[in-house]
Amino acid sequence: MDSSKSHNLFEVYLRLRPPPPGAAASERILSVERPDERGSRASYITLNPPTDRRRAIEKFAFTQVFEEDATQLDVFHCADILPLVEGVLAPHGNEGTDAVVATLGVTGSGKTHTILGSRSQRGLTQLALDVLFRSIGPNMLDAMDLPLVLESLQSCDSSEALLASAPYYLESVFADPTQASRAASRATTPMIVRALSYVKLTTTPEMPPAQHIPCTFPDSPLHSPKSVRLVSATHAALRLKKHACNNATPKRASHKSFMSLTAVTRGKKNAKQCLKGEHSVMSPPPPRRHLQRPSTFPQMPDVAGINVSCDPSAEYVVVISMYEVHNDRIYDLLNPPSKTAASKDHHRRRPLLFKSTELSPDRKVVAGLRKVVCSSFKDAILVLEAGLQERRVAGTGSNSVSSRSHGFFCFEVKKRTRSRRVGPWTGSKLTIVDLAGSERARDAKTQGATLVEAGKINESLMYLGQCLQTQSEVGNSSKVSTVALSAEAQLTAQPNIVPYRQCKLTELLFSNSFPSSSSTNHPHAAHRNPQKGVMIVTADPLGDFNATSQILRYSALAREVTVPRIPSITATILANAPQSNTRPVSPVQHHPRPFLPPGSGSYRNHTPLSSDGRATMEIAALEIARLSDEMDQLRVEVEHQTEARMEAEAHLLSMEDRMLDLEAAIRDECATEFENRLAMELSRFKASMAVEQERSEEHWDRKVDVLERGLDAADNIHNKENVLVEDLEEEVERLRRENGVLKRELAGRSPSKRKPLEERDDFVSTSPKPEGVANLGRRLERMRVSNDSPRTTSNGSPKKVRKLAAKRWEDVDDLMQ
Ligand SMILES: Nc1ncnc2c1ncn2[C@@H]1O[C@H](COP(=O)(O)OP(=O)(O)OP(=O)(O)O)[C@@H](O)[C@H]1O
Repeated sequence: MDSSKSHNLFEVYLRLRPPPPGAAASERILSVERPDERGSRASYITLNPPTDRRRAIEKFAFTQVFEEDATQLDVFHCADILPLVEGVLAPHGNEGTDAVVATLGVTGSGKTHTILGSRSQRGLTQLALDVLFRSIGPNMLDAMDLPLVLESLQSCDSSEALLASAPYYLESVFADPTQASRAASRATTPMIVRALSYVKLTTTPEMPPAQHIPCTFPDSPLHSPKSVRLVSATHAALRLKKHACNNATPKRASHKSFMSLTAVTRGKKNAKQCLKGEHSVMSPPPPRRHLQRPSTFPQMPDVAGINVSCDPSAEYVVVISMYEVHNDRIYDLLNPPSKTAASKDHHRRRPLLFKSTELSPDRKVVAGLRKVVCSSFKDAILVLEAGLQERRVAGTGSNSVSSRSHGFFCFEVKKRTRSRRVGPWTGSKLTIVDLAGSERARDAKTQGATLVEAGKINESLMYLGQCLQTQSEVGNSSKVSTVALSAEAQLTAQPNIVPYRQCKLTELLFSNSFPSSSSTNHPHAAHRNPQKGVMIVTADPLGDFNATSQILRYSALAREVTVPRIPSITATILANAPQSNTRPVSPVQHHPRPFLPPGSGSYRNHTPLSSDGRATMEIAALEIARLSDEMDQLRVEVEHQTEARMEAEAHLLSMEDRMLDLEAAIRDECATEFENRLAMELSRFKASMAVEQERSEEHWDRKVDVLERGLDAADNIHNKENVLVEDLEEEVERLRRENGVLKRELAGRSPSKRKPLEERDDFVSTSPKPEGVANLGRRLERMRVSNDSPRTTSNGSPKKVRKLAAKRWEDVDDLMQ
């Protein structure tokens, strides 16, 4: 079994996690084989089945095994992450090499700890980023120039991405830094710090030795950035760039509103966009999220002074994108979920496609991601933190912060030559992958959606296992093959063999591992080196035997199985027989050998059996041995069946999940359709209501007109009547007075002496003269006529008017009497 570095698609390392503090001592399921030669690294482990299980002892080979005391920096150095970083930087002016670093293991075995670290320790991601930015050093593009290069970066991006500059993105994502809090997304882990003999700290002449503690922000007060707005400095500088930006922003940037904007407003708009660092045509602003901006990050291990070479004639930027594979779908971590049409409270994330694009005909890419362009380590770490906040994690029975998706963190290093005429952007990508862990529902105590997730995770890991197994089989067989294939020929042969197209995870991990065969079909497609891969398998030596052995079987570069010779009952019998009678056993032979029941002590204490009895016993013993062998085979068969059942269950769960997804999508579609129809009907109803209302308003206007005219006429008549009534009342009053005088006179004189009133001197008439009575008669006649038709007035009902008229007639009757 040779585990030396090979032409495998992935170098596979094994890392053993230390026991959690205060964990009860339990039996180790594996042991690390010490190398014979001094100084060479351990690369084999032996998996020991628990004593109650009669299983084969398996030995696995890895590129290297990191034992429990290995630090993050040990893993960083020994897993050869530095050469990968250098390959991405392409120091010799060539194309560069993509790299993938991934972790694989049972849940809770330390994958996330290795990749992302904890609150006190940095993971491989932060270490790789730190070295990357340190190595680029002064060749990094100035932060103030980021908005100016967005357009050119966008135009050469093959994944139809939406680009934003880091300051703008971070401002939209994080809340006011005055409410800064510590990063809370990682678990606390005790830190192991050891002196490293193999770490060669280098400082290049052009790079000053680091003055500050790595991972603190140099431009903010150490440990107390609460009063500092981290983006403000950049923005102030950007403001100075406003004018230059106005001139430099390509005309296409204002294309959309060209018709509606004057030259002045267009200029203002461009300047605003420049300040924001936002590409106006293709990149809509990221929705505001207001996460808590972390103030400090872990600072250890320290990689100050460690750097690799970069291309001195080039200028660089680092473009970050992050996505996760959840239930076999790809979701952007830097683009938060948007509200659905069906429910404004429900946030739905749009899955992205992994496909070939116009600029990438020979390779598939995740299309439509949001990418953030960074020029400083500080910004890159904040972008990483923002993406991690979107990642799906859940507490399970096996791990309190368990990753429920496979997280992909991509760092594209873009570079272009720095001469008078700047060249086009080229670049390579470092992808760091934190895989979700395989788990058993029984141990993890998952249910509902988390159980479905677990089914999907297990299924994708099973496919990944198949790919890794195939690669190691291909690698091993090619080693012993008499027909020597060139390394390249082996690799080109592999796409057809490695079954990586079965799920999104394996497609994403493996599809860039092969030389682009279709570059011949696409003469303009750039030739790309196959990516380099590092897989760090994590295992808990005190963990579950079955789960760990399954992962190791999938991932090891080589495996050696030793089936222990289980002593059969016959052998036991013979071993207990006296030496003089021992003979080789054959099923067809009868052995003149005394049978000693196990544990029966010495031969002398037993009475020898007859030869017939002995033969029967031996036949029985052979039968028992045969049966026990059969049982062994059956046990192996049961194990296979159990595995197949688990896979089928996982498949079933994934199908259920797909159905749920489909149902949700159909529901969404129906809801959207319903909403559209409802909106249409509503607008139609509103339009007809408006017409109807207009019509009825017109109708009522006409009626009111008629009424008003009628009321005016009635008012006139009423006024005339009032005058008449007043006259009459006066007349009645006068007549009453006259009547009173006459009555008094009549009472005082005899009838013969009476003079007519008109002839008397003491009667002063205020009435109209003789024709007054005739007038009065005429007036009364008129009143009768007008009272014949009752009328409504503006201030009285017909009833009231009739009452008044009746009263007047009474008065007149009184008068006439
Ligand atoms: N090498 C290590 N040193 C110290 N602590 C560790 C180490 N590896 C893992 N741990 C601790 O073990 C716990 C579980 O680790 P981690 O979350 O990384 O597991 P995981 O494999 O990513 O699990 P999952 O697949 O469920 O996400 C954490 O508290 C972590 O800090």
